[in-house]
Amino acid sequence: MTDDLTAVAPQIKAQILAEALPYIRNFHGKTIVIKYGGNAMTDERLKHGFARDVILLKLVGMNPVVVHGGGPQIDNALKKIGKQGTFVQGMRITDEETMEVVEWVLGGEVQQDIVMLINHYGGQAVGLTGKDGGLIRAKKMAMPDKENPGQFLDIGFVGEIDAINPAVVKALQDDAFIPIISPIGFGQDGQAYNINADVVAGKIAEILKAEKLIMMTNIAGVQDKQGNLVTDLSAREIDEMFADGTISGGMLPKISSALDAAKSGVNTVHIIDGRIEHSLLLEVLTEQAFGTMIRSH
Ligand SMILES: Nc1ncnc2c1ncn2[C@@H]1O[C@H](COP(=O)(O)OP(=O)(O)O)[C@@H](O)[C@H]1O
Ligand SMILES: CC(=O)N[C@@H](CCC(=O)OP(=O)(O)O)C(=O)O
Repeated sequence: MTDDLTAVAPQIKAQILAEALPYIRNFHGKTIVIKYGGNAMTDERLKHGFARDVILLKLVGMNPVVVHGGGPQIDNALKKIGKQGTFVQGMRITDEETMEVVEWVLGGEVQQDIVMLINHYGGQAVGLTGKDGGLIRAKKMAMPDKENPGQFLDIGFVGEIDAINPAVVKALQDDAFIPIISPIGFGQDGQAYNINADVVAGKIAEILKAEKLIMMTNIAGVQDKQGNLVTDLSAREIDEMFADGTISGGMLPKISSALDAAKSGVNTVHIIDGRIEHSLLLEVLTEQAFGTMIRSH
């Protein structure tokens, strides 16, 4: 029995490697934007696996660009100063003190943690916020008030993207570096803005004309009203799920950004479970379909 298994295992390994070949060929030189959600980076072992997966994609000739989140990490830091995170339609209400914490946690702690891990495994990661190289110009978000149509809510220093200047990202890519981007923008008023990481990932994917946008989160994918996984979502189905409240909280900006990216020419957009070890490699290099694919029509 043991002999049979040891004979089979190498064949399976070889089969998986052979299966990756067409994907490596098709995606060679292509940009893959990976949104690495704060909820997907809570387990140490998974974090190490993620760093190695990103390096592997780079080594086989793709251009991975990581946009990271850090919602739970910001919540933890806020708790330490006796503050509670509050969200409206998936966006954190960001007063001045919260903005300081956001900058420190995202641009410092979380970003540097990812950079260090990738570099530890032999990659060359470079951390950027949206301020670096004028990457993300932002302005104060006008959040429509659902209770009072036509009016807007003031949610503080939350930004919406005004413009992206991808020059710094392109220069890094050409030089074999892996950009790790924190979702912080700068305003013409000199103010830093907190931007939802899904929104940044979607827009960066669009501007870089990425082949793929992969959003790694802490759930198997988008669920329908009954809680079943939906493997494929069209724009019409998304409208319906928004209208009947099936999609809520952090899934709102994620799906909107995913759909915008798909409509703007990003070839494939996936929401996948970052809690599965090597989910990134499985998504890019194998036939295995999992999570939810977002379609533009
Ligand atoms: N229809 C839905 N299907 C799946 N998850 C949903 C849905 N509606 C809301 N959610 C919530 O969205 C969460 C993912 O968004 P979020 O917490 O912002 O993740 P991330 O930190 O990865 O961006 C899920 O864990 C789930 O609680
Ligand atoms: C405006 C806004 O909500 N910004 C987010 C930025 C981080 C983020 O998006 O992190 P996840 O991807 O882990 O959710 C926040 O403050 O939590």
